[in-house]
Amino acid sequence: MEAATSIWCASCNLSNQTHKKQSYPILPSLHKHSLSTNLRRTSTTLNSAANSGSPWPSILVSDKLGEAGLHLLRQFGHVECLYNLSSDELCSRIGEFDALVVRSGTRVTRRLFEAAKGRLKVVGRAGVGIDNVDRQAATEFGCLVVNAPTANTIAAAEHGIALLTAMARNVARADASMKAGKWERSKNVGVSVVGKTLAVMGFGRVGSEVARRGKALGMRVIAHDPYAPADTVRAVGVDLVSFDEALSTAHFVSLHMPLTPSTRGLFDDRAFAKMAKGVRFINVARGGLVDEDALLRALDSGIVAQAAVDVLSEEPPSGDASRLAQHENVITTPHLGASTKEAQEQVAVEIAEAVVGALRGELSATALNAPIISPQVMSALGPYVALAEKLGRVAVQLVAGGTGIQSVKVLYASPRDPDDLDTRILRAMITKGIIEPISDAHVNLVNADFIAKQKHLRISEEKVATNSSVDQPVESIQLQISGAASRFESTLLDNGRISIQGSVKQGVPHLTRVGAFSVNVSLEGNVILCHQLDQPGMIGQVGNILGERNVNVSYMSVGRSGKRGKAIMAIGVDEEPDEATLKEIGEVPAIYECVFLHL
Ligand SMILES: NC(=O)c1ccc[n+]([C@@H]2O[C@H](COP(=O)([O-])OP(=O)(O)OC[C@H]3O[C@@H](n4cnc5c(N)ncnc54)[C@H](O)[C@@H]3O)[C@@H](O)[C@H]2O)c1
Ligand SMILES: O=C(O)[C@H](O)COP(=O)(O)O
Repeated sequence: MEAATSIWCASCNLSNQTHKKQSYPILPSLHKHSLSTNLRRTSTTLNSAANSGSPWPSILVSDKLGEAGLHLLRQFGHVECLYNLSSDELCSRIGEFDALVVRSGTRVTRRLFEAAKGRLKVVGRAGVGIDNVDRQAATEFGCLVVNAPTANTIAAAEHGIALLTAMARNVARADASMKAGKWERSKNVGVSVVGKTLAVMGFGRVGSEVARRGKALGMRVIAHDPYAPADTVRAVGVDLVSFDEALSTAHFVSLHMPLTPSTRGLFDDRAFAKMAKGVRFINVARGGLVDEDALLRALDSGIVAQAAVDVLSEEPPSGDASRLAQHENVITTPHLGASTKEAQEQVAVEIAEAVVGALRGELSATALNAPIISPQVMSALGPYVALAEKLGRVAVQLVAGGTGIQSVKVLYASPRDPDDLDTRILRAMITKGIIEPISDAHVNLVNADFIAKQKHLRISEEKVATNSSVDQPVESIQLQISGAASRFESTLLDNGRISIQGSVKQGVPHLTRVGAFSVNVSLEGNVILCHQLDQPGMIGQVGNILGERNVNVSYMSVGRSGKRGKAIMAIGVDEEPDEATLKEIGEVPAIYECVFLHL
């Protein structure tokens, strides 16, 4: 079987109807890679990908990446490392690349996606924080964003603790004074951490590791995180408290939450006013969480005795140095939280695997703007992916007036419990089938829902229980289109909706129902549908017309309401018949209507 369907072809970014695949595709897919290849771990299949004869993707690495990650990327594509590019320089080059790998140093903006002109398929963030990537723009442009969220957790937690203890014992100031040839003991008396309260603000990966280390230092640890399950926090021996309680009771406040619109500037004058006088403040999360002027005021007023800061709102700070870095009670590091040799090698490998996987058509476990669909689900639904897109393509061609479809109801007949049937990829493919033939949009799993909304296409879904074998996750998919006139009235149900239904038979998508008529048409190539009276000679008459015009018939199938009743004839054709041929078929006595469909 040749399936010409893909949610996202990494080699040509979706204009993929001409591709011939050995098997069905998954999310982004490169030519010639079968599903079984796609589902294997990336690292074990890099060489085969590189040697497959597929055009090599171009990958731009714009922030320093560990050698092990670069090595993996180079086995898969052409890699260029261009560090410290200005935004203009990056925009001028980005159109040459299929993938971009960044750390926190590169701003991945809407302008960048516009400049990429649809070529960029994946942005890999070698690290966790993605506040430097415009995810909404990425989604709109159908570009997958992946990160490497776990590999630098310990490094960041260790750096947080390093800053906390170094600050408490004035290590940096004492060292600077030694280097200046001084011997200042009484000036550098510190504070002990044992028995002190540490408030961990954000109890995620880094926050929980900081909490564990704080406890090991003999600290009482409390945490504030509105989204953390209380029992998970309690299991680490940490009390979950409110924002105000955390700030008012802590001797040390350490930030570990992401920078989002709701956390930006959260630590402002009001927050510092809630803190106990003499608090020590640590930020290894993001500079934008803190109103830096407010922190300076809190330092000057003595509310904050000391601050230790790895991250700034502007990195690197403009001017000679940030005012924070200059403050005598502040120690700073230049965003070093993730910068250990070990973490950087692991991050680089993790992101290289994710980027290569995305370019090869695998679903990434760290996708940030696409649904995570497990390989098991993908494997089970694979044959229906092609069916879903074909049904969408048929449906849009049946609507009269070329206006497209506004409202479609999808009915999945399935023996599975509705909760066990994950239809997101099928919905995306139906969207693709409906939208791509009538627009210049490229639809994939990343942007399907966004594009549907943008095009005012409403898709509602219903799962209908059946008794068939549970080995087959979907027995049939039916599309019902309301509020549209049909080019082929036989597709209309009594409720006035255009209705088509399909199934997968021996791995091949089939059209099995048109309106109230059962048919059995393999959804490949092109098809002419005729609505006619069921009487002898119909097949011959239509066949003759096509033969005279040198249009080759690949198959014929007739579904009828009853003997000598009304019938639907589906005729598969290798060539597209011209208007005159279709008109002649339509004029055959006893043919009520006919329509030509590209599949
Ligand atoms: N300095 C560095 O080099 C470095 C290295 C790694 C991570 N980071 C940063 O550290 C932060 C945490 O990373 P992570 O991997 O632990 O992320 P994470 O997603 O595992 O944890 C973040 C936690 O913050 C919580 N949170 C969200 N909004 C909150 C709010 N308003 N108040 C309190 N908690 C809130 C979330 O529920 C989550 O549990 C991120 O900002 C990340 O960018 C910095
Ligand atoms: O979010 C992260 O992963 C850290 O801030 C690390 O950023 P970096 O990759 O620029 O060191």
